[in-house]
Amino acid sequence: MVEKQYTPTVAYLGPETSFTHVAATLLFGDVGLVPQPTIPDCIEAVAEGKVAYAIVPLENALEGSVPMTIDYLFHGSELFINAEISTPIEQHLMVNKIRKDESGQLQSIHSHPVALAQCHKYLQYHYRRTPLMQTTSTAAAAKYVSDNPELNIAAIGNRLSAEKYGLHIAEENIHDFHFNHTRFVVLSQRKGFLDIPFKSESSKTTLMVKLPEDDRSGVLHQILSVFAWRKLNLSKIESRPMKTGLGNYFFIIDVLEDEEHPMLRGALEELTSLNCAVRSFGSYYTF
Ligand SMILES: O=C(O)C(=O)Cc1ccccc1
Repeated sequence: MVEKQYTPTVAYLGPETSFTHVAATLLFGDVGLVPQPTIPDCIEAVAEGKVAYAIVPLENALEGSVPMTIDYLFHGSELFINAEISTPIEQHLMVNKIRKDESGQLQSIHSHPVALAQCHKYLQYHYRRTPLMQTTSTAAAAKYVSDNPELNIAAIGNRLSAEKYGLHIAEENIHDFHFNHTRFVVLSQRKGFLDIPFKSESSKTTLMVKLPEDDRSGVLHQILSVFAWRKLNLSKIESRPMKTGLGNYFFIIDVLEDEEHPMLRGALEELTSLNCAVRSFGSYYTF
């Protein structure tokens, strides 16, 4: 009997050619990818078991965390991180091909809020008075410009989107800083490394740590020393609002170690005994 090959279904922030789509194809290939209109839709699709995985942008080198992902992943979801992939991001200004020789003022410029923010200085300098319109993704912006040739509008996005939606690149590489990478994470209902044919050297564990209620002095120092004396390397620590009142924060901590490592197991136990609430999003490879 020929064994049927299992193809996971993967929800991603679409439509096709979005940066998330590019990241998804690098990890999963072209098969089984299901575009979703928004980041919450991706997270809901995997939480409700409609797909095996979701892939969403988590953090950008220029703009920091993607708030929509943080909000849905850390507030209320029971999902785990199974892999991370980081890709370079290049932003281009694109217009409808039939308008490529027009010199008139653009009516509006459309893109994902993170992409608009990455090009903020460029837009401030060249398009100070042009309204900026937020879209659910850069590819959605490119599609919108393509679908509305009667409007003198532009989108910001990648070269693949310009090709796919038949747009002309009016200006290349308009992101404000050269080093522009984004971390995307693969999420599922199960803890564990993503089962793909290629492996990576470096594993990471993401923790959500809530401080003890009694708010005693020096508690942050205590938490950091839990990692420090065990020589556990942190690649990120970020405070985010608990959304329960001013001054209430939790911490997102990335540790460059596998959760099963005795040192990290010990660190998690010690944090609990310090009355911290700790939730692990699991260990995963970074690509
Ligand atoms: O809008 C997209 O194409 C996305 O995938 C989200 C995003 C936006 C800007 C930088 C990286 C990811």
